[in-house]
Amino acid sequence: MSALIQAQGLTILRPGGHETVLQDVDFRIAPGEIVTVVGPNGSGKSSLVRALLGHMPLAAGRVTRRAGLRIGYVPQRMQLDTTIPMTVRRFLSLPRRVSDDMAAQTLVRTGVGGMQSRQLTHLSGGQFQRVLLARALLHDPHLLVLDEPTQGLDQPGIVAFYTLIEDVRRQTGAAVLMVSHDLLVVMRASDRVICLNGHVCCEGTPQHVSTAPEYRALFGTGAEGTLALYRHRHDHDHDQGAPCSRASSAGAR
Ligand SMILES: Nc1ncnc2c1ncn2[C@@H]1O[C@H](COP(=O)(O)OP(=O)(O)OP(=O)(O)O)[C@@H](O)[C@H]1O
Repeated sequence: MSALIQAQGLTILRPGGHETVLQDVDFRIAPGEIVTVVGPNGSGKSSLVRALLGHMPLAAGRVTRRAGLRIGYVPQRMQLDTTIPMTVRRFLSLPRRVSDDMAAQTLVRTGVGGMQSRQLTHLSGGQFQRVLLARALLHDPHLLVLDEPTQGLDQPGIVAFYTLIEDVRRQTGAAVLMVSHDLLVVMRASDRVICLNGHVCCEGTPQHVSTAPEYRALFGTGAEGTLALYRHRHDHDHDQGAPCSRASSAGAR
């Protein structure tokens, strides 16, 4: 199947043009895939995403986006001007107006139904992320791009958010490109993981990447925990509603 976005030989330089941020990176994402980019701080994850979206000048290489591709983007950071009141409803109509019905339905879908009249500044971190996701979903994207969407959320909030992303993928068939530091839950949600550190260190299924020496060299002993959780098999029954005691719910399948 043809890729939604394909990139070849991407090279990006820091402003000034002397230091390399990304060197010779190839990338592709197919319809319906969940691809997660992991890597240490400053490894070029956000730069890769911005280059794929066409928001970053390339020193070399090229990016091809499928004709008519609709992308829903949840940025890494969004500065809210606390001096300007803004309701959730109004925010959802920026930059393109959507109907009240559509706004209400999409908020329900992302687990923040009925919050139209709330001020953005009065939302919790988890609620705000869900509103950002709702906004990204409004125009029926083929591809959702999420740059560290769970920053600042606690562990249950992270798991709930990624479960929601999996539901969205199942319901809409949209592909998902995520940048994340949350290695424990990343391993569960992704079809493919790309480990980045200025270049692609390793890439493949979560199992393949979590055992790759390049990945372990970057993430050290933390990688062991990731692997253990990812391999958890749900081989026992629970009483209804009882929590799983053998492994974190982040890793349980
Ligand atoms: N606008 C900019 N001006 C100067 N340097 C930049 C700019 N944007 C990114 N960089 C540099 O490019 C490198 C990669 O940054 P990038 O934000 O892509 O990394 P990242 O992997 O997403 O990091 P983090 O995990 O900390 O968000 C960093 O060294 C950063 O300092």
